[in-house]
Amino acid sequence: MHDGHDANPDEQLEEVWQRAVSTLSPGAKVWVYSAKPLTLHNNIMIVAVQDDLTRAQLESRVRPALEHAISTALQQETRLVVTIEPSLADALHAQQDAYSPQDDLSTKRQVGASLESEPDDDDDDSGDEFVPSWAERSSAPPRIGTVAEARLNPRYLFENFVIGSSNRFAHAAAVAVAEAPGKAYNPLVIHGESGLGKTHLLHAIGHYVLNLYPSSRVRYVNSEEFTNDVINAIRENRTAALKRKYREIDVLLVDDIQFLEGKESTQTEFFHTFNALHNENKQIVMTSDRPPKNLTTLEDRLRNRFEWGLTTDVQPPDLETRIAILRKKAANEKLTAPADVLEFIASKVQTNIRELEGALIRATAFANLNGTTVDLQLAQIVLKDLIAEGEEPDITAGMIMAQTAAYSEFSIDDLCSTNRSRNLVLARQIAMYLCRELTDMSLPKIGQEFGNRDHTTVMHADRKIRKLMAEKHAVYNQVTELTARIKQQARQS
Ligand SMILES: Nc1ncnc2c1ncn2[C@@H]1O[C@H](COP(=O)(O)OP(=O)(O)OP(=O)(O)O)[C@@H](O)[C@H]1O
Repeated sequence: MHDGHDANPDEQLEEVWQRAVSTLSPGAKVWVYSAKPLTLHNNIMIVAVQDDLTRAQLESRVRPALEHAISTALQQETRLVVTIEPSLADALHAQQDAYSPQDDLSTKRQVGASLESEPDDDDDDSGDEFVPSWAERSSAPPRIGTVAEARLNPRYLFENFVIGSSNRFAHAAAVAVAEAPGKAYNPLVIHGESGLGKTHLLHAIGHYVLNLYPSSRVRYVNSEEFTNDVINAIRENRTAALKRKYREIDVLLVDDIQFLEGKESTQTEFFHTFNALHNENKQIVMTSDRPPKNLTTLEDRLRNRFEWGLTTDVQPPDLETRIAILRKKAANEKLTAPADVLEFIASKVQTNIRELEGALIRATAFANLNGTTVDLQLAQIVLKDLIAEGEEPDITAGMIMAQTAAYSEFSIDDLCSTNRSRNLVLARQIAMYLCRELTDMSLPKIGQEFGNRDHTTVMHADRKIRKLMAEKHAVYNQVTELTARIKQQARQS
């Protein structure tokens, strides 16, 4: 079986599962009657259950018998990974609360807190899976990891992530890793094309780990930032501090590892960081725009290590998933759009979820500004120039800056400068927003283009302009006009 998975587990998997379950003792069967096999990959079977208690039982008491039964049924050594599937709880009318990270937070924080103060409570085997051995072993004093310190985007949570056949496996693997860092798969590599949710999953792992294990140290880093850190540390002769920074982490989330290609000293540093963390059973999760084996200019020793754990991909979502993503986005951001508008957008924007969301925001912002609501006709008009017929032209940051400069009273140098006069800040933020919307450039790369700014500045600009577009006619018009000019220039070049 491979990475592509259907919404329902295939019959073969179900049959193997049933065969395995039928051989279990009645005591063990009690815990598995409601479980659902999700997928089989690289000798690992992922099974979903409806709640924490069942998961803890499957991972402790029931595990040996169940793994043995599955291995026998499949005639190959197979490991079990248990994850929680929210829909299962609904479907089964489980008495437990339906899964919600927010609800989990309170209960698990309590579990975490009580275990922290009573670390020797060995007898409570129903809760022992909540305690990460790596966190217990950690010699550093416990501290509360925060979302900001970990550099996590607060919007990228598992609960905001729509699961479909294109990302089901990656999602299940991400949840499994977050629930048992350093145990399930190490490293986990998620690869796929731009805008398909890799970064979202990476941050979601970070949030979930911090919810489950508040004292753990989680850090998100883009590979370009890591590279800059290495270069600066070498230049400023403080490599020891750099080592400490990255090696005292329990869960390291590294985005876009393709940027490590061709950067020798960064690769060396990363290799040692990787080894140090992996040896200590600290979790490493990475994303890449291609499978590690295709990162051809990466050192062999690094590429080999990336393949130690689990590699999974995310694919472009199917129509149903695209509609579900738009629905969730509209609900989260309180954007009102009828079903036919969502279907229209989902049918037109097919391969990049960032663009999908962008189209929804454009349509609803336009309606909002004009004091009306979006209907199909309006959406078709507003999105006419956004939805390309045929090939999308290649747009560069240079084009965006040049057009923004030409359209405003500023020069490209001004856009890259540190000058923070009001109008200039707005023009700069619009140009950054357009880089995010119209190119595949990463946040750090965009920051670099605009006078070496931090990626969080770009993130802030992106959010700010999205908001302003819905509030201010002038900004909406400026963005629309600039988008049209940039696309026109790109088509001509
Ligand atoms: N399954 C999903 N459900 C809900 N939102 C999603 C999903 N997948 C992606 N998104 C949203 O789409 C946008 C783009 O996703 P993300 O930045 O994670 O993509 P990526 O694969 O990391 O792209 P890149 O390689 O360009 O960084 C984000 O706003 C994210 O929240």
